[in-house]
Formats: sequence, C-alpha cells, structure tokens
Amino acid sequence: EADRKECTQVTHVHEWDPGSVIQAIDHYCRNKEWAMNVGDEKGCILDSVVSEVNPATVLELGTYCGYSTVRIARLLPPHAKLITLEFNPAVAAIARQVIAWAGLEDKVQLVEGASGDFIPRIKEQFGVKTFDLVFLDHWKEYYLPDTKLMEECGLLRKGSVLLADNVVCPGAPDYLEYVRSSPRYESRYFKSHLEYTKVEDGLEKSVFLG
Ligand SMILES: CNc1ncnc2c1ncn2[C@@H]1O[C@H](/C=C/CNC(=O)c2cc(-c3ccc(F)cc3)cc(O)c2O)[C@H](F)[C@H]1O
Ligand SMILES: [Mg+2]
Repeated sequence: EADRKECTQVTHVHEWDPGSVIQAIDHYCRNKEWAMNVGDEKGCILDSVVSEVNPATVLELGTYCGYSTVRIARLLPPHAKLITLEFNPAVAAIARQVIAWAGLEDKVQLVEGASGDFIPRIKEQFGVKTFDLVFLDHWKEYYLPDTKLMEECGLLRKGSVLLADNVVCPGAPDYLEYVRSSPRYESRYFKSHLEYTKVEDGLEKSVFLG
C-alpha cells in the first residue's frame, strides 16, 4: 500500500530539473498567489502511489499548469508514457513550458481537448490498450461520467488504479459514492489538506477489479 511517508525534497537547483520546477511552483503558490495545483502535501501521496504502481501507461485528466504532470512523469520508468488532457489552450501552453523546463517532454503527451471527446478515441489514436494509472484532477462533476466512459471504452484493466484529487474540497460526492459502493472497485481515502492550506482535503485511490 502507498505509505504516507513524509517526503522531504532536497533539490539542488542546477538547471531546470523536475525537482526545482516543483519547488518553484510550490514556493510561489504558498507565498505569492494560491493556485489549484495538487501541491506538495498531497503531491507526496501522489508520488507514493505512482512509485507503488510503477505504471507503463498513465492518463491525467486536467493538466492545468502541468505541476502534477511533472510530479508523475519524473517518477516514470523509461519508455513509460503519460497522456495528459487539457481543454483550455492558454493553460495548455503554460503546461507545455513547465513540462519542457522539467525536461520531461519525451515522457509526456499533452493533448488539447475535452476528456469526453478524447477518451473514446485514445485507443486507436494513441495506441494505448489500457491505463495502469489515471489521475483525475479536472472539473469535479466530470470525474464520474469520465470514469464510466473509461470503463465503457475498455481503458481499464484488472488492477488499474484511479487516483482522484479533491474528493473532499471542492468534493466529488457522486464519484466517491460510486467507487466506494461499486463491487468493481476497491477504494481507499488518503486524508490530507487542500494545497497550501490547512483545510481538509484528500485523494481517493480506487483499484479497478475488472
Ligand atoms: C471536462 N473535461 C475536461 N477535459 C479536459 N480538460 C479539462 C476538463 N475539465 C477541466 N479541464 C481542465 O482541467 C483544469 C481544471 C481543474 C479543476 N480543478 C478544480 O476545480 C480545483 C479546485 C480547487 C479549489 C479548492 C478550494 C477552493 F476554494 C477553490 C478551488 C482545488 C483543486 O485542487 C482543484 O483541482 C483546467 F483548469 C481545465 O481547463
Ligand atoms: Mg486538484
């Protein structure tokens, strides 16, 4: 199981490496202007789940500025692929820079478009059969419909892990109800805090049982 080790990051800012990109964003959002990145506290839980799953294929719904994209991609084994979906072009352009600064372009495929349109096309367009890990961090009311869509499109296999941000704040009640009551999922809540604040939030890790 993913442990909740305190993850202390000591990074030497030589050139733009993933650790210094992560540190720079966290520092700015904690001290200058809040932003809805998963952040350092929940980020450590994300790190431990990624390390535990050691995925060859990852799907991220909601790239935003690319903070969690960098957190995930930096931990992927060689030849692993992360597809991240973002439908706001301005935000996608920022994420591309953040991913490039971290030197992770060859592990990440940022696709501009809406999850509802792209999920049904991922198989034939990107040659992905199933995802080992899905990180949900887009508009919260789409967590459930998109999860059902991924099931219908056969993108999940026995053992696929769904990790959802913000299941408490802002909350995704219908999604939580679904993954916690469905016999097809084994779900676990990782209690944490809303990024850069003391407000409760957490990640829900749900293993698809096939
Ligand atoms: C619907 N399909 C989509 N397809 C592709 N990209 C998408 C899609 N939907 C959104 N995007 C893209 O994904 C991002 C959206 C992220 C939404 N995130 C949040 O709202 C969110 C909100 C809070 C929050 C908490 C407390 C408070 F007081 C204020 C805010 C905290 C969090 O960690 C969040 O993740 C991006 F912006 C949008 O273009
Ligand atoms: Mg979030």
